[in-house]
Amino acid sequence: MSVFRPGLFKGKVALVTGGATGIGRAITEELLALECRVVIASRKEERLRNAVQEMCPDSSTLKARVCNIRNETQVKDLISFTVSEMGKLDFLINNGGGQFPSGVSEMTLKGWNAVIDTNLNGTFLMCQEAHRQWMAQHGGVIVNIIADMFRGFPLMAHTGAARAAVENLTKSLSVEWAEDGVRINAVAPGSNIYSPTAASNYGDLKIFEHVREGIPMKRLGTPQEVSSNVCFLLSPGAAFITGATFKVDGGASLYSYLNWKIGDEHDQTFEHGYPIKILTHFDLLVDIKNRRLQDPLTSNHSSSSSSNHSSSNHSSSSSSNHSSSNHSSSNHSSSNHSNHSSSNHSNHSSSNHSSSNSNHT
Ligand SMILES: CCCCCCCCCCC/C=C/C(=O)SCCNC(=O)CCNC(=O)[C@H](O)C(C)(C)COP(=O)(O)OP(=O)(O)OC[C@H]1O[C@@H](n2cnc3c(N)ncnc32)[C@H](O)[C@@H]1OP(=O)(O)O
Ligand SMILES: NC(=O)C1=CN([C@@H]2O[C@H](COP(=O)(O)OP(=O)(O)OC[C@H]3O[C@@H](n4cnc5c(N)ncnc54)[C@H](OP(=O)(O)O)[C@@H]3O)[C@@H](O)[C@H]2O)C=CC1
Repeated sequence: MSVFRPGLFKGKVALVTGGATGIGRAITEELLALECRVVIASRKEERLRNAVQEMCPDSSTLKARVCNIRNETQVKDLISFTVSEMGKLDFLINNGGGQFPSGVSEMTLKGWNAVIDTNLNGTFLMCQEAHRQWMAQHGGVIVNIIADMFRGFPLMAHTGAARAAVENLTKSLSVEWAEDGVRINAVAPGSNIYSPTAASNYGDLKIFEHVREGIPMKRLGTPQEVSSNVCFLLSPGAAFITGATFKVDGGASLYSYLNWKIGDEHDQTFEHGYPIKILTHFDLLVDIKNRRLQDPLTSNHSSSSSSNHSSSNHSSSSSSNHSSSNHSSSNHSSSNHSNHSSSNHSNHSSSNHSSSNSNHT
């Protein structure tokens, strides 16, 4: 259940947003196992109720409260609920959040704002209110869950911008609140931590199987592997750590197809000066209109449709315009990639290209 010693968090109280599912659920389970008392909060009441029922049926050490972290009134209520029900607030884990995949050109301002509001403003409100109502007087530890946006986050630019801002907010608050006895750090999971709820946000496809190729450790991460890092940061073992970001990503944030390749095959074929695999990390199609990902293995994007992917194509075209979705390793002839000319500036939005090499593995 935990690598840490039993009873490590006895007498402590934690608040975990998004604590009913995925990473937040794993954090909640580990905190409970270490004898912490926990409040979980998110938008969906039924999720919360089921989670309490499964983790602590008598509600003695686990309570739930509905809260949309985008709503200031609900955030104030959540913090006061925690302090009045549990008597204190030692740990805040800002884990609740998320986004949808989209190219920036296709994004509405409303969609952009929803993601900024959730991930940046929601985290700001939670930190501010926890400090105002408890931590300014009593100290505490905050962990902000962010994401792997260190080299930008194409097709998730809204969340990339929001998470980069949260990382910077974390640094500012580590200085502002140090004298109050508050430590605050960020944890950045790679885009590779599988849970059913995380996957279902992308249309129930096996999206996480596709990202494995981009992970030096060649496997997906688990919510528990994020949780143990969070528990370390909450523990006295991290007593002198504040304002830092810890990556939990199997090395994925350091691995680029552009400068290194680790794989089952070692085809370093270049075309037009570029490795042919540069597009493969997001080897998926996003059907923007229907708001779901398409699996290039099962979609009907025949390589013949790539004939539209000509060097003169500068348009933000639909997904049917250029998909050469079936590059088996035996297909690495230059003719097979003739449509990917380096002068092609067509929009690399999620809806536009698949150069799937899933057959490479
Ligand atoms: C080629 C693929 C590229 C990406 C592949 C990456 C690899 C795998 C990903 C691995 C990384 C995983 C990271 C994770 O974070 S996993 C956790 C996932 N969980 C969540 O994201 C849950 C929380 N998320 C949400 O609730 C929503 O995404 C959101 C933050 C947007 C809030 O939704 P809500 O429904 O509350 O928002 P609104 O109703 O206010 O909607 C506002 C507008 O937002 C736009 N929108 C919303 N959803 C979509 C969508 N799916 N596609 C396009 N646009 C969307 C839209 O404009 C909404 O307004 P309208 O409804 O009026 O149109
Ligand atoms: N899995 C991964 O690979 C990665 C995950 N992350 C981040 O880690 C965190 C946890 O994600 P994960 O567990 O994987 O996926 P989940 O979808 O299982 O978790 C997201 C959680 O956030 C809650 N949530 C979303 N919006 C709000 C809101 N406005 N107010 C309150 N709670 C909200 C959801 O609950 P509800 O719907 O009930 O509100 C849900 O419990 C998220 O911030 C995610 O973006 C970052 C990088 C990679």
